[in-house]
Amino acid sequence: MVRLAVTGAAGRMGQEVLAAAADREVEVAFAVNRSPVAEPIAGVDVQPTDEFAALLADHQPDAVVDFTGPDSAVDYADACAEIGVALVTGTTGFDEAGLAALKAASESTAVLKASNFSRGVAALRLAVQEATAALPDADIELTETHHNAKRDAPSGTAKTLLDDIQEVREDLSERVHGREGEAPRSTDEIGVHARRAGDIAGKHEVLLGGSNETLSLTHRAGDRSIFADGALDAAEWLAGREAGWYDFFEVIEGE
Ligand SMILES: NC(=O)C1=CN([C@@H]2O[C@H](COP(=O)(O)OP(=O)(O)OC[C@H]3O[C@@H](n4cnc5c(N)ncnc54)[C@H](OP(=O)(O)O)[C@@H]3O)[C@@H](O)[C@H]2O)C=CC1
Ligand SMILES: O=C(O)C1=N[C@H](C(=O)O)C[C@H](O)C1
Repeated sequence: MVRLAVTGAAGRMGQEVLAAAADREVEVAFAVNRSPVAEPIAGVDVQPTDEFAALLADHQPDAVVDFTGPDSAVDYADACAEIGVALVTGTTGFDEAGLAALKAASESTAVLKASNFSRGVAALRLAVQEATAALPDADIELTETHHNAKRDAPSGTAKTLLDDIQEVREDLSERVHGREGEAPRSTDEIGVHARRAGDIAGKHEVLLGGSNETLSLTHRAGDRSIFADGALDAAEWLAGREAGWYDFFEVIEGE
């Protein structure tokens, strides 16, 4: 049985991961949270984040599952790299320095980063790549919609989809975030729109517009269990692997 540690345990995703771990009988060696947590979550006592490095050394879990923020994710990655514990991170909103730090950690331990652990989004990515190649003249607009507490915009998934699109359509060099006033569309842009409302778990739509036809590819997350399940699948797959940089497609293809 794989033994995991969970960071951000009291966050929306941390709680979901602990609930999913209890459902599938994954052992949680320890869990941490920045703010104090009085009651156990899904039967797991939650320790202060300050104790993460010491807990990691004491418990030596097979992998850490992290959904927190970009700065803390880098700190957790450094601690994992220090003693060779695998890291699965779903955290989004990294800047270039943060990404570089995660990649540096992957030289010493196995790191799997995914902006979205839903299998539906993995399928959406493939569909978007195909549609983009099949409609080389289409105007492309991406819209993502999330709950009102999301910190980063556009979403990590949106950025991943934009990278996928730009890999196929090198002519689409400009990401235009919203439009206002006199803002005619040029042929080299991808429009990017981020909406925040209520408790929406996550929706991503890629719209490809041509002459007399449009194609819309949309993924809607019903709830966060899909992300937690995908992250636990990734942690089970990653445990015991050598140092390196891994992605969620490798988990799906490896099944
Ligand atoms: N890849 C995927 O499939 C998914 C990725 N995400 C991403 O996961 C991340 C977390 O999302 P969500 O659970 O909704 O966010 P929440 O705000 O609900 O939870 C964030 C958690 O991280 C902790 N945290 C935040 N900043 C720090 C810090 N500097 N040091 C230590 N702990 C910190 C918070 O602690 P405290 O309780 O003290 O505030 C909290 O426990 C986001 O980046 C989000 O985009 C979300 C869903 C799916
Ligand atoms: O913050 C969220 O909630 C989500 N974040 C991820 C992202 O930024 O893409 C994944 C999912 O859409 C939910």
